[in-house]
Amino acid sequence: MIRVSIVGASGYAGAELAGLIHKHPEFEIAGLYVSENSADAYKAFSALHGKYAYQIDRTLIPISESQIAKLVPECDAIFLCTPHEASVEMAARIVEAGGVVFDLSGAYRLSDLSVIKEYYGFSHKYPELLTQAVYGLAEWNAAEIRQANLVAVPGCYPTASLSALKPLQEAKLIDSSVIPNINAVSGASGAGRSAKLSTSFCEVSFNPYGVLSHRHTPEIAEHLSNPVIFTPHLGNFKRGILATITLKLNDGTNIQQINQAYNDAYEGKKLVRLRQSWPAIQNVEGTPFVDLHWALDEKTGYLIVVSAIDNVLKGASSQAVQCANLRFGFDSGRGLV
Ligand SMILES: NC(=O)C1=CN([C@@H]2O[C@H](COP(=O)(O)OP(=O)(O)OC[C@H]3O[C@@H](n4cnc5c(N)ncnc54)[C@H](OP(=O)(O)O)[C@@H]3O)[C@@H](O)[C@H]2O)C=CC1
Ligand SMILES: CC(=O)N[C@@H](CCC(=O)OP(=O)(O)O)C(=O)O
Repeated sequence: MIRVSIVGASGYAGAELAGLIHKHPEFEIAGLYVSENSADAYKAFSALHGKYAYQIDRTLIPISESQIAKLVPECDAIFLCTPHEASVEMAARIVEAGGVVFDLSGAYRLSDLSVIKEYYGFSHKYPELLTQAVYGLAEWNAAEIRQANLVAVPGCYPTASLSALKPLQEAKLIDSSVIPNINAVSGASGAGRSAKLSTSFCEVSFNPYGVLSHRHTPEIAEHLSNPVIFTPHLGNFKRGILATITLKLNDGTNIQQINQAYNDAYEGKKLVRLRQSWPAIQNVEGTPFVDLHWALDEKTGYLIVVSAIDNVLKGASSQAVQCANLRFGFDSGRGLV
């Protein structure tokens, strides 16, 4: 069995990941961790996440960033389900100690230091490690993930957006003179478990946020190699992302070329479902799938693509498991489907 530790296991992504690892036929939990001064230190994991009662009998152990390397000899891999700045430091220490790390935060997803400073608000301390990190978009970077010691698991909106756009970009069908426009809505779990006014029950409505300034704009653009306009919305539901993407295709592109691009990109990729009807959050909630469907307006040459995922699963934890599957020599979907 591959033994894994999860740091940030009290949070939404970490808890879901613990559930996936618990059920996985090849992996087992070595330890579940929270921060040094966590209010949840030494609590039972299942006392916080009751759906795992009598399933995962573990205590949440506090660990400091400076002590993180001591986990390396105790397990085969460490998942960081922690805030960005905490991940910057911990991932560096784990790699330095010879460990394998899957970071679910945004700490190692971008390559340009000035863009990181602009969108994340801090100066990245380990630029050389940024060049070693592999972007864990599992359907696209499998060969690199298999060799990586640091995998930067993509953000939730970028997973939904890139899954929809990359087949068209690879097939060179996108008219580069018109910037693709992504409108996406996420359930409130995307903002994490800790109490915040903006995600409290009476405040959550259905509204745009981070307009023209969200950190996922440069993440999508970098890994698509094309600029995008991205507008996230907070929805009044718990989980799931629906992204509606409008883009202009090169003149003369027909529906057969588009269908071919998606079929070529995702043939044999079980976790991407090319649907015959419009995706809906209820069809992906609680699943590791990306659902895609598209329609071409032949009059204008514009294409609408809709993508749906569960933000905590394909947008975080289950994609992290896909990456770990690849890294340790298993099929990408092992233990997930
Ligand atoms: N929720 C989602 O849909 C997605 C989340 N992500 C990313 O995954 C990561 C986790 O997100 P999410 O689960 O939503 O966040 P939560 O706020 O729900 O959980 C964060 C976890 O990190 C722990 N933590 C905080 N600071 C530290 C630290 N310095 N050292 C160790 N543990 C720490 C927290 O526990 P405590 O503070 O008690 O120590 C908690 O367990 C984030 O980087 C997020 O951006 C990515 C994609 C989607
Ligand atoms: C609804 C909501 O607030 N969603 C989060 C995205 C969560 C995610 O994917 O996160 P990271 O890039 O931080 O890992 C946000 O917009 O910040």
